[in-house]
Amino acid sequence: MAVSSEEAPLLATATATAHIRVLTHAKPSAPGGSSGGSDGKETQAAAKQRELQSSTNSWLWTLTLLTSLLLAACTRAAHQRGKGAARVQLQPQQQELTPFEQQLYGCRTFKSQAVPYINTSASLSVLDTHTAEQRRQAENFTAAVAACSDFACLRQANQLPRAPGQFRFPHFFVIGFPKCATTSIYCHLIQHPQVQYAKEKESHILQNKCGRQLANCSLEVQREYLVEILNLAEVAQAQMTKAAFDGSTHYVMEGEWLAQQVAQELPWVKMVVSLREPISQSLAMHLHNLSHNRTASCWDENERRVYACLVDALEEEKRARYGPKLAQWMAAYPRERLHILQYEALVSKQLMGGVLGGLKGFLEVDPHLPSDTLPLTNWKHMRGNPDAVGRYWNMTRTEYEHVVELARRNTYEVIKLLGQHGHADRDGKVGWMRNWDRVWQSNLKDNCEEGPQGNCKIVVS
Ligand SMILES: Nc1ncnc2c1ncn2[C@@H]1O[C@H](COP(=O)(O)OS(=O)(=O)O)[C@@H](OP(=O)(O)O)[C@H]1O
Repeated sequence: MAVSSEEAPLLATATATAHIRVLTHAKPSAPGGSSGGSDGKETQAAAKQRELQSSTNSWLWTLTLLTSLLLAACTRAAHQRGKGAARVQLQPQQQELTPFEQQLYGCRTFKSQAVPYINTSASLSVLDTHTAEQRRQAENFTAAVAACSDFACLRQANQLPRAPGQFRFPHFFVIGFPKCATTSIYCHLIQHPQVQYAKEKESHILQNKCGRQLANCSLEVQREYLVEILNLAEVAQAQMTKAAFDGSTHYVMEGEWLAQQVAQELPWVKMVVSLREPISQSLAMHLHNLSHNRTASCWDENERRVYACLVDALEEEKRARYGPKLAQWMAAYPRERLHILQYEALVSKQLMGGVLGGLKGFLEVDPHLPSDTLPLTNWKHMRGNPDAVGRYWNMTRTEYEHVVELARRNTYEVIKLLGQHGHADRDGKVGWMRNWDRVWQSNLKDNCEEGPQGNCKIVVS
């Protein structure tokens, strides 16, 4: 579930390298080579002309080579200065990319897409308008946070006054659910000038390395988490004008202990959760597992029938039965520090801009940057031929109606919580149910044959 990496395009140096390679092929062959004449003999005039042409070609070749190198150097310099087009066509080897560029590289929908250029120092411009007093505050706050490598130190430092545009460290987490567009959310946010990418999108360190006791987490692990993973040094370099975050999407499932403990150890952190229509989330997870050769006994490989797996997933609290886990986070985090997204609204063309704006407003960053569009990343269900596993899922109408019943029960649990904790008013709750109901109805109407045993080819939201 980490940001995927593929082979592909980058930097101007490669463009130059490619030029050089082409030119090398065009380089005139040595005198006496096969290009001379078909019988291997030359008249004196022909030999003279060939010599002249050869030296002209050599000059031209050298000139073109120098121009290419100069162009490459200029493009690189413009890139470093943060000038030039918003999107730079980058071409060379993946190993030449910076860690940030590697993440952006994995954020593309298609391999043919260019890696976007991001002006990583743009957030610093807020300092230009600071008063002398605010500048002093900004420096003090930065120095205090930068000196920390554990949670206790951060709790002290984060109490200091901040100048406008500065964020506490870390500022937020995207805690799940898996298969609910969390990678795309991550990719959208790291392109925001006020957001700091993490060295690992999903380190899951708090869950895996702290023995379920954040207060007793070793100082070494705390340092690794804050400095190596969340990039404290880069944030300090940006004078805390960037919001650092953790994108570990399994945290949501650890709510029973993690919610309270993060609230105690890092009490300022904001949480973001995304929820997808439960049947679709389960199917996407199932496809993910299949693609990693993890097959469950519930999966009927030959008949490609997934019904039994869906029943399990919709019953299980750590999977598509969101309510109990959500309740644990809601108990630990008031509305102002917990933001809940509905995947179907987030990925809808009409609603996407507003939903993203709401998320960025919650995170206190410019809601219009980097764009109003969520990229499509980490996608699986539309791959392969129309009959490939994951394009649709076979089950009878009766089976689908049963899993819809379970998903509807799960939805009521979620909606009740949204209302109780101030995340949705009446209209919000109705809208939430409508978006998921639409997925079920469209499958029943468009993808199922008539009658209880009629076959359905269920597609995900
Ligand atoms: N912009 C946009 N529009 C539509 N759908 C989108 C978008 N971004 C991500 N997705 C879908 O989200 C699924 C991947 O979710 P995650 O990144 O959270 O998965 S993971 O848990 O990190 O592996 C994955 O779903 P499946 O294709 O069903 O697997 C993606 O297709």
